[in-house]
Amino acid sequence: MDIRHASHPDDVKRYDTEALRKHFLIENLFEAGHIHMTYTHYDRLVIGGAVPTEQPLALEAPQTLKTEYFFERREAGFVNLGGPAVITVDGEKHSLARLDALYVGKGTKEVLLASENAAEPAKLYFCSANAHHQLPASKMAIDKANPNHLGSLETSNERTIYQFIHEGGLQSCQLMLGITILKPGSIWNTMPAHLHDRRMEAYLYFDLNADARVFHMMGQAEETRHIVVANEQGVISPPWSIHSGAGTSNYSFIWAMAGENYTFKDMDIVQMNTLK
Ligand SMILES: O=C[C@H](O)[C@@H](O)CC(=O)C(=O)O
Ligand SMILES: [Zn+2]
Repeated sequence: MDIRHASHPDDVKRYDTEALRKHFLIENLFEAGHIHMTYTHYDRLVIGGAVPTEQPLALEAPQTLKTEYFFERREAGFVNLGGPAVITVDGEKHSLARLDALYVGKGTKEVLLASENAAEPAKLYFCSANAHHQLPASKMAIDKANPNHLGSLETSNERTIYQFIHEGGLQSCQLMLGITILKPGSIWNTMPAHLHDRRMEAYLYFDLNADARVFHMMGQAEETRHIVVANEQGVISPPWSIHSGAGTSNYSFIWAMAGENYTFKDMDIVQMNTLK
């Protein structure tokens, strides 16, 4: 288990490129036949990737959790980025096509992650937060997710935000999760930037070609930094940090949040003259 501690913004000001990447970038989530997980102390979010091949992969509690099973005191949202997936939740099978999402709640004893066809493996991204209430496992296909059309080609940020796990969608205790897809020719997400000190956020950038990169913007508004991110890499966004990005092409990303409130629209917009 890769463990990331929380960093104070006064310290992060002095981080060089290597330190920024070590603390906030998640480089290797997807490896055939394995589950990789990163545990961040920001709201104790677990960020994971699983690529099942011939055998299903069981999602078990790593030592770090010191619980009997993964979902003893947790909930999670899964999104499939690969070939057809089957997630078995305490014996109940859920089929996920690419970009479908599944919520799995507290109390679930056994979660098996499988590919329908090993030649076309599923690629499951997941985020898990602490949970104190049991809620049923529930799937949402991307065409059932609430689409929010934002931005414009003139400002290079035309995109659609699909909300899966949120107040008006799949129910959870504190986790919110969705996918944002940029239109060709648009490269900016979340500009003007925003803050929500109440909640941390995790991004997973995907649908980038091998040579494409996203310059992920982070830091306090008056003290910004960037991390260069490649395809299928994740970024941990502390609650005090802006989270925005500009790509060398269009791209998509999965965002997930955990923390104090459960209100997607609660964002403090950063005025452009504040950004430095
Ligand atoms: O708090 C919300 C998150 O930052 C994302 O939903 C933002 C986003 O997908 C976008 O602007 O493209
Ligand atoms: Zn945000």
